Amino acid sequence: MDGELFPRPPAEIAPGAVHVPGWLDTAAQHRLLAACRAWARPPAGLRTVRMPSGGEMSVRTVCLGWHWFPYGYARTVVDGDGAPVKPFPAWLDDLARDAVRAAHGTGPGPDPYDIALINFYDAGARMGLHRDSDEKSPAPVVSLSLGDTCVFRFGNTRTRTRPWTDVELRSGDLFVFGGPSRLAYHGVPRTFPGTAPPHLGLRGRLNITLRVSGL
Ligand SMILES: O=C(O)CCC(=O)C(=O)O
Ligand SMILES: [Fe+2]
Repeated sequence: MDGELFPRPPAEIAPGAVHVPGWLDTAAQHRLLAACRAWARPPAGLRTVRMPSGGEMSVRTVCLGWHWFPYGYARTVVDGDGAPVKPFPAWLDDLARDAVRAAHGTGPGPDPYDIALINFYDAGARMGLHRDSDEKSPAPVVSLSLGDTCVFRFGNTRTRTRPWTDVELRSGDLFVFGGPSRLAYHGVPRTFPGTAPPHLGLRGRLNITLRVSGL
């Protein structure tokens, strides 16, 4: 939270959905960004996801551990270059567990975190309201943000419509949603291009979600 006039305290946005501003310090953001750059390289690198409707997602995505495609998980990039998905490193499981403890005060269950979805948002990219429902485990989803600030819209479990809460996610912020909010609709209606901290050297926004597959 360096340099902020008003500190942003952690906030429970909905039951089990907690925003922890500035959770990753500068060094941790640099380490995670360097890892994302390596993961984005082919094979099984950053790709554009084509939806069954024929449209393309505006974010570009790379997966670790399990490859997400609409709508399921595979061990190879079945809708891309066909390469085996990159492994999910143990340090990301440690990071996810620390994140859940920071947000909820208690750790997640014993099953290891084994999926990372890394989304890259350029200036025009956004993500419509959806649920993360292709996992079989109820373990909380851990979301980490790097680069440009965005509006993260966190809704309810019943409908894609209001009520929802708009939260500003900035570089280094953590958001964890589990428990009664695990299957809440959420999305990113916009980012704010040019707001990434200059020291990071990232143009755009990266979001990393860590999940337990239960597969
Ligand atoms: O970019 C974000 O903050 C959210 C990403 C997301 O909802 C997802 O990857 O399922
Ligand atoms: Fe999501």
